[in-house]
Amino acid sequence: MTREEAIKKIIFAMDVSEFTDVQFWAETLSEHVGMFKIGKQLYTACGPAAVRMIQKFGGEVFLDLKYHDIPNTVSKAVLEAANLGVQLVDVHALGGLEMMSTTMEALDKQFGGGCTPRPKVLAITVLTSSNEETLRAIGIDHSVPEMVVRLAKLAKQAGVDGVVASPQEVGLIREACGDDFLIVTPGVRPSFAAANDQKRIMTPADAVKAGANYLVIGRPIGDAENPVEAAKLIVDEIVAG
Ligand SMILES: O=c1ccn([C@@H]2O[C@H](COP(=O)(O)O)[C@@H](O)[C@H]2O)c(=O)[nH]1
Repeated sequence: MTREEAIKKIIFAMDVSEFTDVQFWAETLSEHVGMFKIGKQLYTACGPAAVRMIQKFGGEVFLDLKYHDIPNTVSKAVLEAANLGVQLVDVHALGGLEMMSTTMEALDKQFGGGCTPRPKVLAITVLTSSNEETLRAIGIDHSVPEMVVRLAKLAKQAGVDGVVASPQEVGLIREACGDDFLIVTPGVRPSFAAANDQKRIMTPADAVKAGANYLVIGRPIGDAENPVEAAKLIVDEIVAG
């Protein structure tokens, strides 16, 4: 894999609150990552202005708000995300088949003409900070891999473009959902970084080897003493792997 291909696979999780930080990261990392992820923290603090700031610097955006609500509410929220011109947006697969299929139908209706590309929709399976104990505590008696595959298949049935899962489950998802299904993996930890609150982790090189389309990486870059150097080291690890 070339350095350019490795860079395109990295989505930087811009987990910040200050609007001035958005410009800083968009400028600083524009040549070192392929996309920027805006999650609940940044969107709650700065709203659509954060999306526009990244776009102003030519960056692509994954709007990671993990919508989980009744079908009408989620489908309308995803249409608003699409109106912002983001490349990726996500919903919780636990919201169910009707929630996901209503959303995909609404998107297809709005973007049916095909003039503007619609964002790809991802479904969250089991959060990478969860393990079997977490699932048991909320009344789910299946193993993590079983739940991930079950939710991935449900998402595919609903017409969703792909899933968010740990790199540890990429092989099983590929087997169940095929090569055209997008797999985006947080829970990625390069050799130099701490796991933090992530429970199902893998290195960037192993995640790519397993077949992940994108790797979401936040703190190993954002909290590093030299973030550009950290991003370059991650690219090195992927290329060497
Ligand atoms: O299962 C999931 C889904 C989303 N995330 C998000 O990814 C980043 C990971 O950040 P790190 O600092 O690299 O741990 C973060 O924004 C999460 O909200 C996830 O970790 N796991």
